[in-house]
Amino acid sequence: MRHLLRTPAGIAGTLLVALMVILAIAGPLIWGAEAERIDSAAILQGASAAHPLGTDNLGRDILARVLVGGRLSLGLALIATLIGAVAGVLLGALPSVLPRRAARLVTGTVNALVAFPGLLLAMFTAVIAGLGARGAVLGIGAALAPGFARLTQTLAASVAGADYVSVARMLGVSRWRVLTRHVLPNIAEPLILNLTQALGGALIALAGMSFLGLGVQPPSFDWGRLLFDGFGRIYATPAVALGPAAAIALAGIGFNLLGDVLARAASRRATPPGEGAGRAVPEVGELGEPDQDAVLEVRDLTVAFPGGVTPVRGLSLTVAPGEIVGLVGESGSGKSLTASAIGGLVPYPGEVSAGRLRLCGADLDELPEQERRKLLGTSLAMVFQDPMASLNPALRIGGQLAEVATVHQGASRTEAFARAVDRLEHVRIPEPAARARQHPHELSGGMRQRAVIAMGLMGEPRLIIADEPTTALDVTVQREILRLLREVTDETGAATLFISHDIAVIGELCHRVVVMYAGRVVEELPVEGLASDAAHPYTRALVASLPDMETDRSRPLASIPGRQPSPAEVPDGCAFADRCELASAKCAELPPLIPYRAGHRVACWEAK
Ligand SMILES: Nc1ncnc2c1ncn2[C@@H]1O[C@H](COP(=O)(O)OP(=O)(O)OP(=O)(O)O)[C@@H](O)[C@H]1O
Repeated sequence: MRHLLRTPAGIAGTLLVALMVILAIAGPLIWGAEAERIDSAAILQGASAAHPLGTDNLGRDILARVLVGGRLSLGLALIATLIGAVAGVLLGALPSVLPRRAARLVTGTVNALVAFPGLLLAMFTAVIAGLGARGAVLGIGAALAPGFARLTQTLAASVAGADYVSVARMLGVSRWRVLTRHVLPNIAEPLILNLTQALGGALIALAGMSFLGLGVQPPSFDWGRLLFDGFGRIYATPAVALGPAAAIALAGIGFNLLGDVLARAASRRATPPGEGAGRAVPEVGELGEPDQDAVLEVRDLTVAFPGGVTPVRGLSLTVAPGEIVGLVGESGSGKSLTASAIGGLVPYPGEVSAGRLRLCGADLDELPEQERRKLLGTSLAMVFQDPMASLNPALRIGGQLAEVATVHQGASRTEAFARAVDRLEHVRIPEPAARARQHPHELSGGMRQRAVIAMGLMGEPRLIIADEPTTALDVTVQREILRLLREVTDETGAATLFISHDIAVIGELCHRVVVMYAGRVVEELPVEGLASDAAHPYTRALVASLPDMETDRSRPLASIPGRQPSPAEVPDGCAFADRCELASAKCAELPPLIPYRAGHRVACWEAK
């Protein structure tokens, strides 16, 4: 945030807004009398030493009037923006609480209003509400409301898809409570940031209304009114119109620049690892020296959301070159968020903190933004469960793959396309040149997933993170994708972090297994030991739930009674204790992850 405010745009925005605020407070106190002083000897003068912006038809000093008019301009813009924001947020939030039909009606109305030209809406409302400042303010508020409503709907929809909202709904929490407790608090920040930009827009629009004669009426005056009064003389004495015009432009630019910088700071805060407030960086001594050989080294990674929801809690993980590490755990244990945190993709308003987050020997937290992006773009390949979500449906496959090479490697379009075809061939897509010219929907699910893997191979990935890459595919295609991942790892020497809730797949593909439960690693062991050496009761229960050749198929599969605590209710001690047969009083204390055997660590007081 501070870094962004120190950019030229940040400095200019902050200075201009500060200047406008000071002007609004102090202007009328200092220049109020001067702005009203009638001088019949100095009527309609141009710029001079005594009156740098000239005088009006009553001989009043226009510079003083510009300095005084700022208060009304800014004040009215602020009121109009607040009206627009409150009306818009209410309108945008209504569909979340109304029955389906009424919600559709509100959404349709918002869509229609968004499509309606803002200035017309403002003028229409202003004419109905009556000429003058009140009408103009209501008009601009009405014009701003649909934009806020649409933003609220979009933000609310993005939060509505979150698991915690689904859970709240499933548990029968009322719609109103879901809205006020889960949705609105999570979208408040971007809405507030949008206010700053909207304020700049309102200021210019209000000036426009006054200029059209629909806004502030004499004897009151704002910048728009001063521009209106001076406009007729623009050819004879340009300063009289240029002064108020410059004030309007500077204020508009200032608020827009500051709003833009604040919005960028907020989106960055939500994504890159480790920039969050309250970041607890442990002492270097506690972390030990960085592992120079590791492709990925994560120490004490925590991902938290507002409301005390902490789905990942102090997770540590190391992946060596060429190694395939399986991250396993039941749904909601924090696997995907761990992957997102490594890739800098944790959604807003998640906060990521890590004692150490190193990729290919570079500290991601300490790299400048551009280098961090480049490192992630070229050295890390992400493969998600739904390949359709990773591919832009509007672009051809070849073009999407080529983007990586043009953006990060500076390749020409032809070179990049040729490389894309080569990579598609590498992942055994038949007729790669023809496929490269097709859109994602023209490919089968398995082929799309291959294309996503090929996209990861456009750079020179040292680490592939595959998050449930086969869950959406049928069994035969699953096997092909797993084989491909293994081949890619062998051929490129890249390491793979393979995320799955399916311990059977992990057992087949991986060299090492990391077991997660309620946001923490509870066990880490070589895959060969999974069946016989697992020491944590949770890992053993996962293994026991697998059918094998001797399983009596007529009996239900073993399952683990109870359920994992939600990320907002994880106990201080061992989170598995209330499902564990071996639990003792000692389990009220958190068991540390400690060496058990060679290459094997476990977090359980009862592991013997
Ligand atoms: N944006 C969010 N805001 C709040 N909580 C979230 C958010 N995203 C995920 N969570 C919560 O974090 C927990 C862990 O989510 P994550 O997706 O990492 O689990 P997972 O182990 O990958 O599960 P799955 O196998 O179902 O994908 C879940 O309980 C989820 O509800």
